[in-house]
Amino acid sequence: MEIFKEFTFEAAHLLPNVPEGHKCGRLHGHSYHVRLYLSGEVGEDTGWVMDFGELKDYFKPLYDRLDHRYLNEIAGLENPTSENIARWIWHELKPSMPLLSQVEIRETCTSGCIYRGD
Ligand SMILES: Nc1nc2c(c(=O)[nH]1)N=C([C@H](O)[C@H](O)COP(=O)(O)OP(=O)(O)OP(=O)(O)O)CN2
Ligand SMILES: [Zn+2]
Repeated sequence: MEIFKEFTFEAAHLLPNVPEGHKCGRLHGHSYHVRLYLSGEVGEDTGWVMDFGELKDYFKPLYDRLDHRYLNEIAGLENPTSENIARWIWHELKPSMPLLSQVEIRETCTSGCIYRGD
């Protein structure tokens, strides 16, 4: 069974490695949508893979580091593309959340990425 929970955080960024004149080289912000997916067995008694509330607790420290921040200032996010944010979240969470199977990021209504680990 695969479950997911979605979070939203607001943050500013710029992409330092884009060509001269690229719009993403300018400071701008997004309402980022993050979806965390967990794969596992459904507990016989609980009827769930993991309590959504527990999942939220796991993400809370990362949320606090991301929400209303300038992402480029966060160690490991100096080039905060969707791909790098997804990888960063994965590496931050996976050790304490072994059931993590996918991290999905949407930075606009039409753009995003999915990361399933190395
Ligand atoms: N592969 C990636 N490409 C781009 C990223 C990224 O993280 N990974 N990021 C950006 C910009 O940060 C930008 O915020 C998003 O770009 P874009 O989808 O082009 O944004 P628009 O609002 O212009 O989208 P439309 O829906 O097409 O208007 C750029 N590329
Ligand atoms: Zn952007």
